[in-house]
Amino acid sequence: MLEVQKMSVSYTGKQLAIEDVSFKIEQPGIIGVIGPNGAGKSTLLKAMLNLISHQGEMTFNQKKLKHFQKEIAYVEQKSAVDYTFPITVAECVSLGLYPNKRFYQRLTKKDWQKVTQALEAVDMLTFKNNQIGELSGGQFQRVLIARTLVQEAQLIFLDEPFVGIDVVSEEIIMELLHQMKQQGKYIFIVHHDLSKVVDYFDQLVLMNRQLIAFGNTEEVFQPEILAKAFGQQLIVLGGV
Ligand SMILES: Nc1ncnc2c1ncn2[C@@H]1O[C@H](COP(=O)(O)OP(=O)(O)OP(=O)(O)O)[C@@H](O)[C@H]1O
Repeated sequence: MLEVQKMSVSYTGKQLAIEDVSFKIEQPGIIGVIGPNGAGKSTLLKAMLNLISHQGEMTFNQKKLKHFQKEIAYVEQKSAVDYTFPITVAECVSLGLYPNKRFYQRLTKKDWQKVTQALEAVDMLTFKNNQIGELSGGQFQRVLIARTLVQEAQLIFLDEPFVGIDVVSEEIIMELLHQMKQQGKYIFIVHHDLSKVVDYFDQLVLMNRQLIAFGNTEEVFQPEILAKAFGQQLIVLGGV
């Protein structure tokens, strides 16, 4: 069970970017974090992972974060990733192995087999020796998902993974995430495209600075509940 308790963040020391967000995920699944622009979705993820200063905490099976840090894989927003870093696709995926290694340990043949399998799973093996800078947005996102595969993490956090990527990449990634869920993983996705929400997510965290609603997708994804978070923006989206 994963629990977020009273999570609050203030970047400026005055106004809160997120305020007192609490929810409890009882079982593995794919959880969507949705809300309007600036609602604090990315901030919530970063606070949960202790990447920014915050109040409140996330626990997993009643354990504090420092005791399950190795179980976490995080793919930040694409805009925050340095594409120009000189590294091949296979090397990029292999970085996912390091949370479970000591820094001086070399990768073994078995490790490289894991990298190969992960690249196969996202249909990117033929690109293994390419530089990451040569990939399309969708291909790069598939490589980042392969990196989380080799990490064998229990908790996976993806911030807007489908922004600016092609339909095929999105389908490949979603299919893989479903397999990961079947293996008992908890997958958190910050997502803004409301048209896919019902297909993609088991549960929703709906927020607008504060938590507006949390629960199964069919319960939360209701016009009157969404309107509490999106207000006028929902009218523009047209009859969700
Ligand atoms: N590093 C920062 N310093 C100061 N303010 C920040 C910082 N990062 C985010 N904010 C502010 O915190 C609020 C929440 O931002 P956040 O990026 O978490 O929202 P979001 O829901 O992920 O938005 P979007 O859908 O537009 O990506 C916004 O008002 C934003 O301007």
